[in-house]
Amino acid sequence: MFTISERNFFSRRCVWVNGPVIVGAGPSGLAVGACLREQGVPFVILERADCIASLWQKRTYDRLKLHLPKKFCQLPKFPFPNHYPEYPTKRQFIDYLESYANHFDIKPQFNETVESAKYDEACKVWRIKTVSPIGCEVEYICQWLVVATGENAERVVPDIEGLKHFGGEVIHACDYKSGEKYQGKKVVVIGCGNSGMEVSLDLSNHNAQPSMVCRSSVHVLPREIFGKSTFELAMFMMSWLPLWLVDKILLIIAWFILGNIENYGLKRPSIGPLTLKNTQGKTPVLDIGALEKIRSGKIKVIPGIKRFSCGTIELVNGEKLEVDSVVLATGYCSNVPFWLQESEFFSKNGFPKAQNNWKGKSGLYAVGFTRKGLAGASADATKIAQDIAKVYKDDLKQKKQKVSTHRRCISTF
Ligand SMILES: Cc1cc2nc3c(=O)[nH]c(=O)nc-3n(C[C@H](O)[C@H](O)[C@H](O)COP(=O)(O)OP(=O)(O)OC[C@H]3O[C@@H](n4cnc5c(N)ncnc54)[C@H](O)[C@@H]3O)c2cc1C
Ligand SMILES: NC(=O)C1=CN([C@@H]2O[C@H](COP(=O)(O)OP(=O)(O)OC[C@H]3O[C@@H](n4cnc5c(N)ncnc54)[C@H](OP(=O)(O)O)[C@@H]3O)[C@@H](O)[C@H]2O)C=CC1
Ligand SMILES: O=C(O)C(=O)Cc1c[nH]c2ccccc12
Repeated sequence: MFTISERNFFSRRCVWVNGPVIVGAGPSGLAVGACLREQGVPFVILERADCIASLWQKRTYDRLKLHLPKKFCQLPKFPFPNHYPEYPTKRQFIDYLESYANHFDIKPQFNETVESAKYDEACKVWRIKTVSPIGCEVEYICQWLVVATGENAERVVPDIEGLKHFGGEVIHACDYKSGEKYQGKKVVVIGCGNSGMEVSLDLSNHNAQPSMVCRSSVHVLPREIFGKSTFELAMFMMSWLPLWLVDKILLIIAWFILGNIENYGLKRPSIGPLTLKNTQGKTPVLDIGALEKIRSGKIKVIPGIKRFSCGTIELVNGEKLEVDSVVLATGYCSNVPFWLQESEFFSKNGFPKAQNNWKGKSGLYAVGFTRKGLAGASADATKIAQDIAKVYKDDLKQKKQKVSTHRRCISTF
């Protein structure tokens, strides 16, 4: 054991990085790293977890599969293996990301949580402070900062009356692995986004009794339409038609395939699914079987929760339910406002203020915040690496010129 003064004596370091610092080793950070590597620009990736893609490795359930076709989920310059199925499993996606990192020789600094980042106007550099679980502190100094901490960095835990007195197990969807241990149990899943739907489906497949809270509204679309991905069809239509019309077409097709979901207690939002995703970031549910379970009564849909009390839940309609466990499928949020001391580019919600924006001032960049999933992250990464590489290479040229003029000067004397 060290004393505090001993520990601090050799646990504070300052590191100058020749090139950008990337915060986060998820798909977005790895994609920027790969594109920079191709351009010959050195970089450092800082990651709070002890592995790459920690969201996928540590905070998702066992049976998760990508719900967009693989061609929309691969990262730049390194496709999925040919034998991968149209919708790769979580394991396959993680294996792909591991080989992606190996292929581009990306070695993040693990166990380093960025606690603050600030632009030093006087020195024209970014100062990024990290802390490790054993208390080591490092300050990285660099010219470019790439924020790749993701749209899903932190869990959202709602403050519902009496939740603390519930007494039974309460977990967030990011800690849910499988329905195996819930057999025969009454489980309330709060939230009806993709997580809520898929957790409820998994619980039902394991013979638990899930009730899913749908307090407002949700768009449910079939994952495929006549064997073709709905997402792909939507992307295709969007290149020809206005968004509102694509939304209308999707809703009509969804009605034909899924029927009127309002018959099952699921209200549809008044705004169309893609417009809602674009304006409020709310992802439509791509159904992989939960709706059939709802139709057959194996997943019960319930309205909002009024309050919890010991072992029971009171709903807004006055109904009371006896419950064994609760899964909070209440979503995620960005953590950028907690560590980035900057308010011009990022807004208070941790997303860039202007939609689709990947470039700020003074060498600040954001990758993976355009609410366009992995395809959006790949597009950002390519643009960011090109932008940084241009300045990096110009700087390098200038430095070389300075050296050679300097040398010439010496030789003439
Ligand atoms: C269950 C689930 C399924 C999904 N499925 C799909 C899909 O099929 N297709 C699709 O396109 N998108 C999907 N998404 C969207 C998802 O956002 C992307 O797949 C992808 O993970 C985004 O990558 P990212 O690198 O931007 O963020 P993340 O994967 O969240 O990676 C961010 C990394 O930053 C690290 N980090 C955060 N804060 C700090 C800090 N302060 N210091 C250091 N490190 C930090 C985190 O530990 C993490 O490793 C899904 C999301 C979820 C939650
Ligand atoms: N297979 C896949 O690829 C999967 C992908 N994902 C993706 O991960 C991301 C996150 O999805 P998800 O985790 O579902 O989060 P979402 O943000 O999409 O959904 C959160 C849900 O929780 C509800 N909610 C929040 N607070 C409360 C509350 N206090 N009481 C009742 N309900 C509440 C919301 O309702 P309201 O709308 O009323 O606020 C909403 O229904 C999405 O982009 C999604 O597409 C997730 C799972 C699987
Ligand atoms: O799966 C996710 O969370 C995504 O963000 C992927 C995605 C981006 N745009 C969409 C539109 C409809 C469904 C999923 C997505």
